[in-house]
Amino acid sequence: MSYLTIANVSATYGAMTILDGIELSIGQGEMHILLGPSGCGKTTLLRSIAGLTAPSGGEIRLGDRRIDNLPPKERGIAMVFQHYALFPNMTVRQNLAFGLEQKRLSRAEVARKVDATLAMVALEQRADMRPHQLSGGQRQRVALARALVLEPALLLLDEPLSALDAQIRKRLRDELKRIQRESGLTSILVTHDQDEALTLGDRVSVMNAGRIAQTGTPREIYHRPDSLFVAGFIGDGNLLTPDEIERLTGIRTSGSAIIQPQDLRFESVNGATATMAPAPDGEIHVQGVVTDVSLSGPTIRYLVEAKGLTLKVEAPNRYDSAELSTGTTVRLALRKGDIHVVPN
Ligand SMILES: Nc1ncnc2c1ncn2[C@@H]1O[C@H](COP(=O)(O)OP(=O)(O)OP(=O)(O)O)[C@@H](O)[C@H]1O
Repeated sequence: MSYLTIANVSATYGAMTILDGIELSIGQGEMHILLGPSGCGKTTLLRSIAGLTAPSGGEIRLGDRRIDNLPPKERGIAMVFQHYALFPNMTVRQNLAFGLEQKRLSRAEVARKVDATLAMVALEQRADMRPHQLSGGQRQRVALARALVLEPALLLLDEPLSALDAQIRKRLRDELKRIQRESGLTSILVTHDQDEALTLGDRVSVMNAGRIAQTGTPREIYHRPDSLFVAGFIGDGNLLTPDEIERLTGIRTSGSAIIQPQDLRFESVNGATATMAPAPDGEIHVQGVVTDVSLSGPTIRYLVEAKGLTLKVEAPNRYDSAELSTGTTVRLALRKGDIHVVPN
């Protein structure tokens, strides 16, 4: 059942249409990701939900209330931005308590909620420090805690991790997922980082030029993109035209198709069989030559020239697996079922 319902929401700046009839339903407790290229309207949609931007049309409902005609304060929504806006002269504890004190809760109640939230974000040890004594990642956790402590009906996160360096970002991403699950808070997170979207999201909406191109689970978005835009934006797959697919595999498809790099397998190398497994039925074999090799953490990425096409191929980067050098002749194997035709 839909908890947040966005119906035909549009927004304009002057003569420019920024959001064009957005339709979106989000379930209670869901972590929903808005993903898309710069300028596609992600932040404008988030601000429209929060009440910081007035949509030019449409309706937004949260629970059983219509909220698009309410002032921001009455919507029960908390927002965390890319750059934490903490009070610099207050301690962590005071930063968290501030919003609760505004609501005129008793001192005991404020202390109880602040302590519980500090424990949730693992900052009990930092309660009496001021923001300048904390790392970037810790400060962003305080910003998150300050939103959580208010127990909002909806949490909006606008690129909350993008100002952090890669390592902290990854750690905080895992932590954010845990905190969101534990708190059960319905959340919408904006990002232009597809790894972040696919790791964090229960469902993901890919936006393009003020519209939602596709909404689905991370697996659906990754394996079954339903447009060339989503196929091109997500992952790093081999997106081929029908003519190219036919040249490569002998199969005629009804439209362009995507083949993921990890679905192409080295079947033989320099004429010698590379795998012990027998070739299953319905496998297609293609001869090619390795033209580029690069290591990418857990995978080795190859470019293989085959039938005049350059294919991306990915293999696990195991310590004991031999890395193929450029110029090596290989035979690639591919299952028919791994050629995914993109509908439009
Ligand atoms: N206050 C404003 N006045 C005029 N145009 C604006 C204003 N705010 C945003 N825009 C325009 O609206 C479009 C969408 O902006 P928005 O910030 O929603 O995009 P975004 O998808 O969040 O992008 P990014 O990932 O770069 O933050 C952009 O073309 C932007 O130039």
